[in-house]
Amino acid sequence: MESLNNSFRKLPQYPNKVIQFGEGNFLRAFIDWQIQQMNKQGLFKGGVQVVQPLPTGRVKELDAQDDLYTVLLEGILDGKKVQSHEIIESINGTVNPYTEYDKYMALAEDDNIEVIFSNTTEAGIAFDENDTLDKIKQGEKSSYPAKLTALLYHRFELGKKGFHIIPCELINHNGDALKKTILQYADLWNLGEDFVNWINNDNEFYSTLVDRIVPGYPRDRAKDLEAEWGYKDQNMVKTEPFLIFVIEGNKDIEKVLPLKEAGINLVVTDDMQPYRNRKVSILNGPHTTMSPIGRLAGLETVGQVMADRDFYRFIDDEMHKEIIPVVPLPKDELESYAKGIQERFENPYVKHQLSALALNSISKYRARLLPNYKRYYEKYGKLPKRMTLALAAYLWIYNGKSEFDINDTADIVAGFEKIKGTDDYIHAALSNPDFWGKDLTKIPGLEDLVTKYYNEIGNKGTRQIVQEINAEE
Ligand SMILES: NC(=O)c1ccc[n+]([C@@H]2O[C@H](COP(=O)([O-])OP(=O)(O)OC[C@H]3O[C@@H](n4cnc5c(N)ncnc54)[C@H](O)[C@@H]3O)[C@@H](O)[C@H]2O)c1
Ligand SMILES: O=P(O)(O)OC[C@@H](O)[C@@H](O)[C@H](O)[C@H](O)CO
Repeated sequence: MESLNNSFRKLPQYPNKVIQFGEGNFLRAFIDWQIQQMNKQGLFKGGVQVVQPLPTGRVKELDAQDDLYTVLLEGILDGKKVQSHEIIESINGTVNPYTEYDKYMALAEDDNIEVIFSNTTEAGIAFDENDTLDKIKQGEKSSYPAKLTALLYHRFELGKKGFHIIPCELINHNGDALKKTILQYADLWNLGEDFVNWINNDNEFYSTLVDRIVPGYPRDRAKDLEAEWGYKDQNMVKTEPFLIFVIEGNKDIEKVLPLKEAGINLVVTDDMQPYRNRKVSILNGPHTTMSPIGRLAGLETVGQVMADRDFYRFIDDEMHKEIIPVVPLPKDELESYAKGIQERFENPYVKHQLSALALNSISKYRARLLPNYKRYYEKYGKLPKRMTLALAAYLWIYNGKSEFDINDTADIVAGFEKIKGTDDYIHAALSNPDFWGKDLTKIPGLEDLVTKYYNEIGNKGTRQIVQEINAEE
């Protein structure tokens, strides 16, 4: 069987219009998939040059297939089953900036290129004072913003127009963060006031919120899929059909990227914060609750939680009784988003591991549940039981009471090591502002309820507690 190659292309090879930092699963199933939808309808007529942000990566594998790969859409959308696949032809070529410096700089010289996308994970938008222009030229390791600054500086020196710069990293105000880091490099490297003015006036930075669950390479079924499709594809990527792309900034971006016209769920707004709050509260919040409670009851995936009568009810109640009433957004919008989330959690084609959700649990609890916990207490003068049980379950796991590994940042792990196994463990954990941003024992009744649930986890297990909470209201 032959691998994907140029003979599989059906669309014309369009000129480069986009630079994309990152060759990961998410961008290929999100940005490049959307560009394919525009190109198929003759709305964009542009291709992508993919820049590999780290010295090691997947651009060689992409090139081995002439940059073609398959996106597999599987899930339920608006109550209907979706199962389809498509060869994505959006990528024109790739650049490894560590070994192809001149080719990388040539991207700055291309007048057709208007847009820069990136997703370099939450760790990617970073400043390193040891980065220099010379190191980048020599192919030494440097941060993504350092490499981008080098590219922008070359473009500026050529007297060319700037770009629309649209980062997709899942950090709040990602556009502002990227711009700030570029300006830090401009200062560190003494690139001059004119360059700073060009960054500020000739380039448009956008903040975004991206949402699509992309499990990636379908390892368990890849061979069968290849046999069915009649070609080999080491870069296939599986995604759910749902997506939302929220861009904060100038509406003109809709003309540059006619995504709406292509039927894509794009929202251009002057304030993306409500969309972020909605997603973090209703999608990531219940993920953060179900992970410890479900795992302690022997469940392994989000799908299993949703298929389990006790746990489905518990998560449904958390969404509708503890979260939605306190998120400061219109209730009907939240309810309709929550309906979609349940469909997405129940996706029979996605096996989303509860253990994968557990990475960096403490900061996730703090960012995804605690704000609504506080709002709930302020609004009702009582404690949200389901979120409290999740907190007790995390304390149980972080005290080494389960067989689960702790995957958290070094400072959190060290903080728990100091108090693990002590008589005062629960109080010490809850009162440490390094974990939660504040002393949680100051919330009246919280310590008592966490202690009650913590002890019950040992005595009767999370399933029985879940059943009891379900029966209460
Ligand atoms: N997969 C999903 O369902 C999903 C959904 C929404 C958002 N996200 C987020 O998107 C990001 C990427 O996910 P993915 O599934 O594409 O992962 P992936 O492992 O397939 O790709 C990761 C990409 O990030 C780059 N990268 C990693 N660390 C970096 C660093 N320190 N500096 C610069 N670049 C770096 C890699 O080179 C690669 O291009 C993650 O942060 C994830 O939280 C993922
Ligand atoms: O990727 P994480 O570990 O930050 O969070 C786990 C999930 O909540 C997350 O991946 C969602 O599935 C994703 O944010 C959907 O867009």
